[in-house]
Amino acid sequence: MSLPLLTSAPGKVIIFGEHSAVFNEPAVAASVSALRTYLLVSAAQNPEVIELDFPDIGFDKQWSGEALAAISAGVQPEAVTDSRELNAELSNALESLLQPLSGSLHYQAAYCFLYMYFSLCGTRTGVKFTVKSSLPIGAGLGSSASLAVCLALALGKLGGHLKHGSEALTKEDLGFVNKWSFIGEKCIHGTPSGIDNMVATYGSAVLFQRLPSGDTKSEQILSFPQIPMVLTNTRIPRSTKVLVAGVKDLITRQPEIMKPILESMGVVASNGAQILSQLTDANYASLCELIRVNHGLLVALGVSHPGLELIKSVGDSMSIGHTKLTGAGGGGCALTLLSPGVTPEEVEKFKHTLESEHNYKTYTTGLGGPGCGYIAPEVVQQSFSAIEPLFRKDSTAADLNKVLLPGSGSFEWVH
Ligand SMILES: Nc1ncnc2c1ncn2[C@@H]1O[C@H](COP(=O)(O)OP(=O)(O)O)[C@@H](O)[C@H]1O
Ligand SMILES: C[C@@](O)(CCOP(=O)(O)O)CC(=O)O
Ligand SMILES: [Mg+2]
Repeated sequence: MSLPLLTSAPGKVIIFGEHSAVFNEPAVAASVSALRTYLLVSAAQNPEVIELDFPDIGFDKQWSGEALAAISAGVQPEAVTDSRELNAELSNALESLLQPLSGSLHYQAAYCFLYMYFSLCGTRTGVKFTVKSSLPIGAGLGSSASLAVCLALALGKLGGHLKHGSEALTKEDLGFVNKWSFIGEKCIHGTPSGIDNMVATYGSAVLFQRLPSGDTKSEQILSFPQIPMVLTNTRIPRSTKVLVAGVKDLITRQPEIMKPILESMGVVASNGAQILSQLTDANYASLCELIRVNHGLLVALGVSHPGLELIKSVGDSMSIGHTKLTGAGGGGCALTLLSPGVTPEEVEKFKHTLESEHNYKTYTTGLGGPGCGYIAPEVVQQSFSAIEPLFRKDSTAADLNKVLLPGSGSFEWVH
């Protein structure tokens, strides 16, 4: 596969069922059309290394061909072909490269990259991977899954597992990307449900369920409505891995109490999906009620945060709508479903209060829209001098969107 390559995938908003999705309950999520991750794969200046340049998290790292070869010498080739569970042999072998990064955001990103790179491309050198995202990172909008999806698509092509040309992605291609990005998510947070990578792969909106067998069941909600909402990022950092582990602990300590809560969240998600697929003025109040109940159940799981409760409290006291945390919680983002009849001025006042008094950031983005995609290699080649500066540290989300956003940027994306 010739370089350069450019791939992209969206983030997501979980409307119902975060955390309970990990325990095989149904959940509903939609892609966020204007918040995406972009991966540029180009020739490295030094042909003897692979290089990661992840300016969003201040991470720039090179590994030599010898270091890669030493890892692969200790791993059986079949170790990497099982793409449902992480292979302990490969994970242990990677630890020598990862250990110096332990305890940082860099560790998770590097583990995800290296695991997928060894599995799909072996020890090839001379390649540089640069990632920029218009998503907030570690804020509940699925940046980890969108990174894993960008990598799965690019590495699938680079390693010769997916076609090299500019054809539309087939059902099989998307299945491959979904499967390998799930593995990438496993590196980042241990026990993902798979909903985030599924939405980042396929886009649109889904009712999703992980089954006890490890398979997944999903239904696209094709006529997903543009529900009026404000998305707010508290900017309070948190880690999905830590929060998911905390919920698991709580369930182990209090199974009789927590299991019914998870089941209840599953019913909220199924009923919510039904309402969303036929949303009317008449059933909108029920949707709002389910948002409120889902948030309460997440509070019981211990994954809210005073900073998230503040959004709910401001929204409730202004009677603006119904607020629920989204994603793993513990900080990060909440969504507020607007009440009928709320005026644009009232919405502005709500956003202004959160931004100016609390330094939060609010987002306006449509829901649904395309999943992963790539720009035809010859187009990336021809426009490389215009594209490459967008991947530098100082380029903003607005710069990225202006040029690269599928549908409205300067390039045609293949999906
Ligand atoms: N643009 C990016 N550049 C580098 N690493 C990223 C990027 N986006 C996500 N990551 C990786 O994903 C991790 C965040 O994942 P997670 O805790 O699941 O939060 P979320 O998925 O809600 O954003 C980061 O610590 C980092 O390792
Ligand atoms: C908590 C969870 O339901 C969603 C995590 O999403 P995020 O990483 O916070 O964007 C975990 C999962 O479903 O894999
Ligand atoms: Mg994540």
